[in-house]
Amino acid sequence: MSKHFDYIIIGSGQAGTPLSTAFAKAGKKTALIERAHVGGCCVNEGCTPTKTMIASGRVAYLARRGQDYGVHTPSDGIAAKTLEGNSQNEVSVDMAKVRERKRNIVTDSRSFVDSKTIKVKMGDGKEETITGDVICINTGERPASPNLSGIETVPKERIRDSTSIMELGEVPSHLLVVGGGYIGLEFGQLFRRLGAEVTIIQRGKHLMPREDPDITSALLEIVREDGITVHLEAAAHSASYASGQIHISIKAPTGDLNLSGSHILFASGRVPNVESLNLPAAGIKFDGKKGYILCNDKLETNVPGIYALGDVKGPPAFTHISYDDFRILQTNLITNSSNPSAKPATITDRLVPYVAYTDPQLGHVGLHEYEARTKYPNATIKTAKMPMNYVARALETDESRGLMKAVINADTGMILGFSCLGVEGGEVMAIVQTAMMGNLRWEVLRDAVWAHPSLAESLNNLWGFLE
Ligand SMILES: Cc1cc2nc3c(=O)[nH]c(=O)nc-3n(C[C@H](O)[C@H](O)[C@H](O)COP(=O)(O)OP(=O)(O)OC[C@H]3O[C@@H](n4cnc5c(N)ncnc54)[C@H](O)[C@@H]3O)c2cc1C
Ligand SMILES: NC(=O)c1ccc[n+]([C@@H]2O[C@H](COP(=O)([O-])OP(=O)(O)OC[C@H]3O[C@@H](n4cnc5c(N)ncnc54)[C@H](O)[C@@H]3O)[C@@H](O)[C@H]2O)c1
Repeated sequence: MSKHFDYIIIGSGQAGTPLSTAFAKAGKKTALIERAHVGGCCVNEGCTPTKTMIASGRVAYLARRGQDYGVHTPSDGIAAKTLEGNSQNEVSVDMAKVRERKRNIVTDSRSFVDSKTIKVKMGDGKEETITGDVICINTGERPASPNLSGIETVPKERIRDSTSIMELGEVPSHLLVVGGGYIGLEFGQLFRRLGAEVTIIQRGKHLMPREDPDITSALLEIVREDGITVHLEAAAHSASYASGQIHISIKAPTGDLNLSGSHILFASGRVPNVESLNLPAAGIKFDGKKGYILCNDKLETNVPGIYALGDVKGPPAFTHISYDDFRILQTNLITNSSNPSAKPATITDRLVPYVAYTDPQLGHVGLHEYEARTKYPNATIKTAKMPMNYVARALETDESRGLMKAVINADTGMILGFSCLGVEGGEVMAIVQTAMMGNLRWEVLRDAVWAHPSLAESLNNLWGFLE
């Protein structure tokens, strides 16, 4: 005899967890099914632990730069060397301690039987069948498997993904990173700062290829200046292991190259967790190539009563997007449940901000220049680009790498998109996001009185670069 619920949520990601609480508070009998950790990727393997480790990397970076600020480190006898004029202010990294900080901050099988019934394997191995009137799928994604001929010859402990790399107890001597997106860049720069040699192999023409090329070129310059080797338009095609080293062959524009390293990080994208759900049994449609569950702007799948939230429905894959998906279902299924004529909440025209936690950060909101020109072919699209070394606050803190860029519709004065590759770029981006949410014209930011010296006051001068 199966148990019946009003609502079943599969996966306790950034949407599923608050949604289960909201349903329960609304007096609904709710089941939340989670196969690993409550809270999902963000708090267990994603945002929270990575940003904790990145904070350690930043401390190592600033400690090495102590001399730029006239500060010498007296511990471990290093100051003596520094004062003797050693230009490389040495810093040692205790990787076990870095990992412990990460661990401290983070303190099978289930499937559809039909569109209302789910088989759940419990922790003790027993199976239960449950049914629900409404089913919400929030199962997220996982790292794509390494796809490189010969990789099976490399010892497993040397092959890492975004989760297992955070469990290293020592700094790799040379980290080879396959993929130059968010994960490749955040970890690549982190391990460079912790003391590893780092080589990034990126298949695309640019790092983070969804960004405008002027932004990615500046980012490339920054990571190269940090001592990271980057190969663009480079495809890794085979791997082998000999003499304690991983060897990989890549095809690059300059010809075939052989690279060696101690560890390899696969950061070439993520794939949705759908296989164990048995979607065909419920008749749920999914994208045949990548596996993402297909849904409309109200997050409804093709099967009535079944919804998809978060990464499992395809990009953009961010914590705050998954959380907004929760708000949409909360509005439509709870708040508006007794008012069928209320306007439903949807994801249409949702403003999407995000921050890559490189240093400096890359914050972005809205449209990129290429997207604005495609979306509004008849509008006068203008851009304003200002190097961060025009920003007084960035100069004072000696962190003036990068640039900011706004994209506007000059016919309406509306800001269409904004990027800030710069110190606290995510926070500067959020100021412009707020202006976009309030439909403020760009001149309002130009003419605002911002406190001096703040990063915000750069929004007075940026517009002098409009063209
Ligand atoms: C290294 C890394 C860093 C990141 N950093 C950021 C960042 O700084 N900012 C940001 O916005 N985003 C970041 N992200 C992305 C972010 O983590 C995700 O977009 C976010 O977690 C949203 O995921 P979700 O709600 O779709 O599901 P998830 O958080 O992925 O949760 C899905 C849950 O479903 C469970 N599950 C899967 N299959 C089943 C099943 N069959 N039955 C039961 N349970 C199942 C999983 O165990 C998991 O707990 C990062 C991701 C990674 C990997
Ligand atoms: N700060 C953040 O918000 C943050 C941080 C980490 C991850 N995330 C989310 O997680 C998602 C996944 O991150 P990701 O970095 O794995 O994916 P990604 O899609 O951002 O980047 C993967 C990169 O790998 C390259 N690539 C793919 N196959 C390759 C190959 N064989 N050889 C060389 N390069 C190859 C692609 O060209 C791409 O640029 C992101 O898109 C993002 O939504 C967000």
